[in-house]
Amino acid sequence: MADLKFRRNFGIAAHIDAGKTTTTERILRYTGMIHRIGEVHEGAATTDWMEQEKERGITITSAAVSCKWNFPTVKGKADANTKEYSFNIIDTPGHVDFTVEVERSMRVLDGLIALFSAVDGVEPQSETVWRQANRYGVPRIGFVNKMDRSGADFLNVVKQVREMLGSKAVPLQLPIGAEDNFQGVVDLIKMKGIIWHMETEGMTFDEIDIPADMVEEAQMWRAQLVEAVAEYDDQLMEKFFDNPDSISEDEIHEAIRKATIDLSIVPMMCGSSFKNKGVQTALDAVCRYLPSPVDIPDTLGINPDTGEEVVRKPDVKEPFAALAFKIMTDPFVGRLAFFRCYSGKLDAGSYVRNMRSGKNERISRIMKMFANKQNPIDFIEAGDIGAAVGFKEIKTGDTLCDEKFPVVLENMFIPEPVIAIAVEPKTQADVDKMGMAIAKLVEEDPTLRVNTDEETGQTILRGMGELHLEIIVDRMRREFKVEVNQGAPMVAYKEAFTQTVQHREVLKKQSGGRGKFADIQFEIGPVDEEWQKENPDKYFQFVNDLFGGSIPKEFVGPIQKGFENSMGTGVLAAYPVVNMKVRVFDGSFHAVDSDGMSFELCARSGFREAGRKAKPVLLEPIMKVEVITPDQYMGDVTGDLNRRRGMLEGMDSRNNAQVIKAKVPLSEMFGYVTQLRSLSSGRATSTMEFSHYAPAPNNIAEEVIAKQKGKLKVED
Ligand SMILES: Nc1nc2c(ncn2[C@@H]2O[C@H](COP(=O)(O)OP(=O)(O)OP(=O)(O)O)[C@@H](O)[C@H]2O)c(=O)[nH]1
Repeated sequence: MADLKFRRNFGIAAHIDAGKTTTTERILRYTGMIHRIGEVHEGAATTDWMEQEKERGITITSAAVSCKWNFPTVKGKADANTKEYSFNIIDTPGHVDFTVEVERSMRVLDGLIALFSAVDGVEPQSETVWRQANRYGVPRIGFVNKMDRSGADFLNVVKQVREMLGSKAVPLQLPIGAEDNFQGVVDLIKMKGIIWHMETEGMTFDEIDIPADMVEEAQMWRAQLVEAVAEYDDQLMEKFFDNPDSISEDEIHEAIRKATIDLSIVPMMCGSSFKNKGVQTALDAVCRYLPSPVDIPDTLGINPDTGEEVVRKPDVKEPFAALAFKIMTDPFVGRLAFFRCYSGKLDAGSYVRNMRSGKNERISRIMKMFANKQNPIDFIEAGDIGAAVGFKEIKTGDTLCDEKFPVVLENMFIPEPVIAIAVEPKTQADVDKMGMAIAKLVEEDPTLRVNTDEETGQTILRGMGELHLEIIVDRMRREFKVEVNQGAPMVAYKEAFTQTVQHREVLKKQSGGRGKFADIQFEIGPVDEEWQKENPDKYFQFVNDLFGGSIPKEFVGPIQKGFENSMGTGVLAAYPVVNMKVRVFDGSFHAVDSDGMSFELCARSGFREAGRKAKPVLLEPIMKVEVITPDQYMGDVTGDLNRRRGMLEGMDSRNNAQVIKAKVPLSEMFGYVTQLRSLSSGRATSTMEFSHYAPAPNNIAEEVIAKQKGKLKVED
């Protein structure tokens, strides 16, 4: 088995345009995977391989690449101590509409390079990425990119990471020169300067003495660095007080490593990927400070048969367990499932159990990924990331394991779609093709939901934002050759009950032969607060309080299913219902006429009848909006946000501009970008991200419901 100490599974994540793809491209060049650097704005970057990514210069789908890096080296050359490190790198999108790509990558990565723009510093998506990394406890290194741009300020970004992200950011470097004249960095551990050569695309560099005018500053920052990490190592602390000069470089590296892995500090580095500076030192830092698969906590899961906790170690001798974190349809090899192998080993051609479907599936091939190209391998071992071909049925978040050792690993958090569009096939020939295309896209993308409006027959797609749905429709057209008419974007409202009511529903049908009979007494209303805290991602709480055989056990499943399936179409305006609790406590059955179907149908009609009494309300998505504007437009921008029912949450200044934060209902945000552009002569910018669902004010709710009813012709 490969020595896992020398493996790094890490991601690159940041706000849009911070330079993730540009940085990944340099990494591929320096690790020898490509021989020519492809620039993002020329549509030539390796990891931006989708048509839409090339055209728009943005990353939409996270791409995985594997490569090797020799470390440590002396002036870039291997010596007796040099080891070959294997990297699995995931380049993630920055746009908030594709945030699930970041989420699922974070779930399976061991470490992260968080990228910042040296000019813009901490931006809204940097905060989101930080939260996601916190959620999965991912240790990270900060890389402040774009040091060549005018206004670049490394130490200011370090300060922002401390103040705005609440992390102990510790500089390991200082920039030499700035903006146009940015040449390299001072390494505060080695106390040397590094200057990269432009003519070799940064492949080679010189080690120099620290420029005379930086010596004092470098000493000050080095002392701060040593002090910051000494806390994490008693011996180092002693030396720090007794004789700081006796502290060796290795001791500092070791202390930084410990503190990074236990999330106490974030080492900060800088460079300019575009100008080929600083990327190699960041890769060295990945080897030095980010965890290997054996440095992270053991993987925990549940044995579904016994309910007991299962611990899996990153060892080939353990039973196989893996998590599928991304499904992609490739035009040549078909359906590819990306997975992280946590324990054991999987051979190509063998079988795995999918714990969700309960089916055993044969893995015909296993691949190492290189963006959209694959290299077949014979097997994959614990601690590695790969892709498998051969699944008949698989979804993002599925656990794959050895059937003799069942385990379900913790799934990932999937954000809720907030925007919807109706789509309609343009011609009869497109009808079937559209169904197939949507099924494939939904399989790939857990934030894309689809339902058919039973009244209008329209297909409704729900997603994370306008851009997300625009890309989906574009993919239908290009990859699946389906032409569709699409409606205007609509808000994805939801419904919730606010009061708990009791109800008795009886279903009785006699239509010659065997009839149907079911009788359910239940309570319906909002979920319990305690339960919600324990199950933050679930919408349906079902309590079985039946006793004495009033309803036989085998009908409880169908009752639950009946209620759960009804939730897709609420009683108010046919929007999905969330946060619903049903407690079934009594009922009766008929020895001949009752069956599962009767109870399911009875639960469905019970839901509609009782739901009307449970005071349903309409919930609307509220967005977190951040606007950056020059001073003179402040008044106009805030006035406009107020008119959009916005709640201002704070103002701040950043790099000579004002930052306005507000919560605004999504329904008021259509066309905002255009409006903002015109009221600020194109100088203000905004970002928007989903925050939460909240009850819509009465007048708004009435309007939405009336409109929806008119459209659906719902009869009361
Ligand atoms: N001046 C300068 N420009 C850079 C640097 N790094 C990236 N860029 C440019 O910034 C733009 C965005 O770079 P990308 O690498 O696409 O950024 P990204 O973070 O991958 O963007 P998304 O994936 O769309 O979020 C491109 O035009 C790059 O050429 C840098 O170090 N200096």
